[in-house]
Amino acid sequence: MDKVAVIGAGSWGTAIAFVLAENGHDCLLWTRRQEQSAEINERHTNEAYLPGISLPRNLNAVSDLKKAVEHAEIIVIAVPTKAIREICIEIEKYTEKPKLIVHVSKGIEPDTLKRISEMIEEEVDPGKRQAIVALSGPSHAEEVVLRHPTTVTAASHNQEAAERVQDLFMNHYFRVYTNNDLIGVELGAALKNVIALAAGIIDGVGYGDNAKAALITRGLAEITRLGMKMGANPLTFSGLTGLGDLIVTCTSVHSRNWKAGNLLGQGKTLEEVVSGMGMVIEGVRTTKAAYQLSLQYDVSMPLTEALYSVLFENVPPKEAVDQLMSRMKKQEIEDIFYK
Ligand SMILES: NC(=O)C1=CN([C@@H]2O[C@H](COP(=O)(O)OP(=O)(O)OC[C@H]3O[C@@H](n4cnc5c(N)ncnc54)[C@H](O)[C@@H]3O)[C@@H](O)[C@H]2O)C=CC1
Ligand SMILES: O=C(CO)COP(=O)(O)O
Repeated sequence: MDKVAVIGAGSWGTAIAFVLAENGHDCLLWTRRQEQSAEINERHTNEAYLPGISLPRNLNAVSDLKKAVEHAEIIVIAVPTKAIREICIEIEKYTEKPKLIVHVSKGIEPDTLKRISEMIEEEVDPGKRQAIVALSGPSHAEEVVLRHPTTVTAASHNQEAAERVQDLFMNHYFRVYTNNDLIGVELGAALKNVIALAAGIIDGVGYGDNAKAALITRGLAEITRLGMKMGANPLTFSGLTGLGDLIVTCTSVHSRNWKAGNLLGQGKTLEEVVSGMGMVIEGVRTTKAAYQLSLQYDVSMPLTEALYSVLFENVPPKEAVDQLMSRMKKQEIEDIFYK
């Protein structure tokens, strides 16, 4: 059994630690808040993030990051994208021997346009880390802790490391594949949140299933178009971390990105939505990054552009949809691969 530290005890970090503890690993869950670590250790719950769920008795929490890092051979980072760099700096400080680093976050950093594994590479000295693996796929925490069947992908340039992570997490309700296309997996994971926000808006303004289906398929087309220019394997976007995660995030009541979009579609402001959610809505910052990427790589991403105009330029959602529908006519498939 492995010694693992999960860094971040929000809904996903807790669910991931739940799986590791159930698999019999010696797992320490790190949280910033001492009261939260006491709740996990004494009551075996994390009510703020996973209400009503009993956590495994062998799952322990700490609020001392040094202790968590020193405990582990494998570090699993589960904080929002905006916290990745500061957490990595801390992890590096407490690391002596190089460790395998897994991340389960989904985002792209605006302005630098870096993926999460690239941020980890920049912040953790190569002498303090082994391979980096992204674990990603259609996986809402709320369903994982009910042991509902879930499939994800362990992606890395290092196949041995991806297989180690596959073995670490795999059990009867949590099935893990591997994929060596780290770029495609990380891009799909981040960019689906942009489309999920838009899907929520579509529902919020009262449009129907036709519009949602169009959004998912044309969203996949623009993600694939950008991904191919950035060096991803286009087939990855038809997999769990592309189409799979698009479907779950655009259609699930658990999705925070969908919920946020839904409220925007009903007329709430971005500030109201963000302050009321209490959990991370990765798609907001990722929309900014995706829009910047579309300009940098000169890739047409009309849905991303439309969402950017709603979020950051105060364009009313219905007006943004009207603009999308009145664009010049196109060919469907060639448009995905060649424009
Ligand atoms: N919730 C889910 O079902 C899934 C979430 N993810 C991804 O996992 C990542 C984390 O998401 P959630 O756990 O859902 O978010 P969350 O909002 O439920 O929890 C975030 C956690 O990170 C902590 N945190 C925030 N800023 C921090 C900082 N600067 N330093 C240290 N800790 C900080 C918060 O205190 C909280 O414990 C996101 O990138 C998300 O897209 C991926 C798959 C599923
Ligand atoms: O990535 C997720 C499911 O795969 C979680 O999505 P939300 O952040 O929208 O809840």
